[in-house]
Formats: sequence, C-alpha cells, structure tokens
Amino acid sequence: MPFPAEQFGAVPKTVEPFGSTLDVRVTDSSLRDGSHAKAHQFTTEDVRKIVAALDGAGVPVIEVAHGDGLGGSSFNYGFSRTPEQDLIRTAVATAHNAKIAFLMLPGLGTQADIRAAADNGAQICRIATHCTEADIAVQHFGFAREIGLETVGFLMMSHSQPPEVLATQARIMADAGCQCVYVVDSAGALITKQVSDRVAAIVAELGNDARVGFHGHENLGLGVANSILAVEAGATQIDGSTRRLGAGAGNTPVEAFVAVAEKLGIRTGIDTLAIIDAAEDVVAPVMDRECTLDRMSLMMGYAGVYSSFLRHAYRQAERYGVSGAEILLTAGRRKLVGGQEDQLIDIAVELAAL
Ligand SMILES: CC[C@H](O)CC(=O)C(=O)O
Ligand SMILES: [Mn+2]
Repeated sequence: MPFPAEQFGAVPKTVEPFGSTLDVRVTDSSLRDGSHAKAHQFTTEDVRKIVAALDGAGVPVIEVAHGDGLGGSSFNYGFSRTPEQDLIRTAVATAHNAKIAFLMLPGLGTQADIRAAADNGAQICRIATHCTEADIAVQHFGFAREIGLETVGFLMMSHSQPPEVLATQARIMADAGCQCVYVVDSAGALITKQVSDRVAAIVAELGNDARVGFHGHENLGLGVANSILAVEAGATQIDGSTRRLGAGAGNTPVEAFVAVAEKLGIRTGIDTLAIIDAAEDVVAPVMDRECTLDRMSLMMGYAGVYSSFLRHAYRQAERYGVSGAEILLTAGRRKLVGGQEDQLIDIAVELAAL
C-alpha cells in the first residue's frame, strides 16, 4: 500500500533545472558537518570568514547549523558555543550569492526551529532521517514547502540498506514534498558500485519528481571517487566540506571534487583555484586539527559507524581507559544509529569490565 502522504497535506512535486550553466550543484557542509569536528564551537567570526571565502569562490549552497542540526545543542550531542540561529543569521548577512541551508532531524529540531531559520533568511531546509524512517519527516517537508523553503531529504546510514529499500524510502520523501533525496554515506562505508547502484535505484524511482544527491565521507578514502560515480549515476546535488572539515575522516573535500569535476567537464560553477585557496588560507586555520584518515576514522568506514560518533568515541575511550577502535568496532557490530551516542558509554563500560 502506498504511504498516505496526502493525509499530512503533501505539496506538489517539482524539479526545476539549475540553469544551463550548472551540471551539479554543490553544497558545502563545513559549517554544519564540520561542527562535529569542532565539538560545536563555531563562532560568528568563523562563519563570517568561511562563508565569505566560499561565496567568493562560487559555492552555490552553504549549510550552517549544529552538527546534529537545529536543536542539536544538548547534553547528548554537545552544546553549541553560539546559538545556531545567530550562525545562520551571520551566514545570510555575509553571502552575496550562495543560498544558506540548514539541517534538522525530526524529534531534535521542531517546526518552530524551521520557521526561525527561514525568518533568519535561510532558504533550504534539509531534513535527515535514518534511511528506513523517512515517514517521520513527512510533516516537516510539508511545513517547509508551505513556508516557501526548498527541501532536501537525507537518508542517513545508506550503506545499511539495499538500493530497493532506499528507493522506497525516497518515494516517501518525494511524495511528502522533498525536492532532492540524498544517499547519505554517514559512515563513509560505501564502496564505488554500491554508490552507483543506490543512486541509480532512486533516480529510477523518482524520475522527474525529485532530484537525487550524494553526501560522502572520507573514512575509506573514497569521497571524491564515490561522488563522481554518483553524478554518473544521475545525482545532480553533491555535498562536501572544504578542507574535509567534517565528521569522521571528514566529508568529500569540495576543492578536490571541484578540481576533478572540472577535468571531467562536469560544471559546478565553482572557481577551482579560488576554492583551493579558501581551503588552505581560510578553512584550515579555523580547524582544531585536520580531519585525517587515521585508525579511528578508518575504523568507522570499515565497521560502518556513524561519522559523528568519532569525538564521542575518543571521549569515552579516554574516560574508561579502553581502546577507541574497539568501541567503534562494537558500535558497528551493534548497528548503532544516530541518536545512540550514549550507547558508546555502555560499550566503554563493558570493555573496561573485561
Ligand atoms: C546527525 C546528523 C548527521 O551528522 C548527518 C550527516 O551529515 C550524515 O549522516 O552524514
Ligand atoms: Mn555527514
């Protein structure tokens, strides 16, 4: 039986072209997924500097929020240094051309948060659910469209489900008013063809009802390659983070994706040399440390663990004197999903008792 999206007041489906000069629209997530790597300590000055540099390089969409989205600032996820609506307002005031996007997870953020972000000038609402739970976002898509926001849906932990399941979930999102459904490789665990197959299945399901996007992480070193394969399979929206400022080993590096895309004749509208400079001169100095493919982040890709668990796992490993890699391997075996950060404590306690 099809999901009854109509009962939640779904809005008409539309896919508008980006224009004749763009093949792929890039969203830079440094100021949202990068918030995980900064333990949510971004300042308005960080936002001003990074948005000015990215906007100047031609990045068309910049995402700004707590790492876990609107309402993420909490004991479980970590408190923000600066209220996220202040960060959004600063980003909107700084950008000349880029649209400002935000992320929200139903249950963490509320409709009031979405409205506040829209009132502060954000234009794109990205709603993330675990990849088998698209139905919890139906009301949020309807509301976001009703107040004139562009919408994106995130199917998180997409490695954990086969293409046909993702396609069914994507249909629920599109029917609810989502204009682009993303395959989200939250654990950086997807390997080449696994990306193409998932993107192609959703493209086939959605046709012209919604676009398809891909959000990659570097935990197996495949962010750029996977993103190019996603484009070849029909994705037209690609996420990345400049200098990989993101969760786990970081996100697909925007500057590398743009350089490769240029060489392949894929038009992103971003100036390759300007974004390479922005990465080195503006984003790197804001980072606490480089996002690298070290033992812990590699373990996330290998074991299929949520990239945003990295700093939490470090903290519990230190607190209980156990191996962080063991914590992550166990988290992968138990198939933990976003929101279960506190279970890393249980795992650490169990390992300490061995
Ligand atoms: C908790 C939200 C999460 O960080 C969203 C995301 O970027 C992902 O799943 O990769
Ligand atoms: Mn991510």
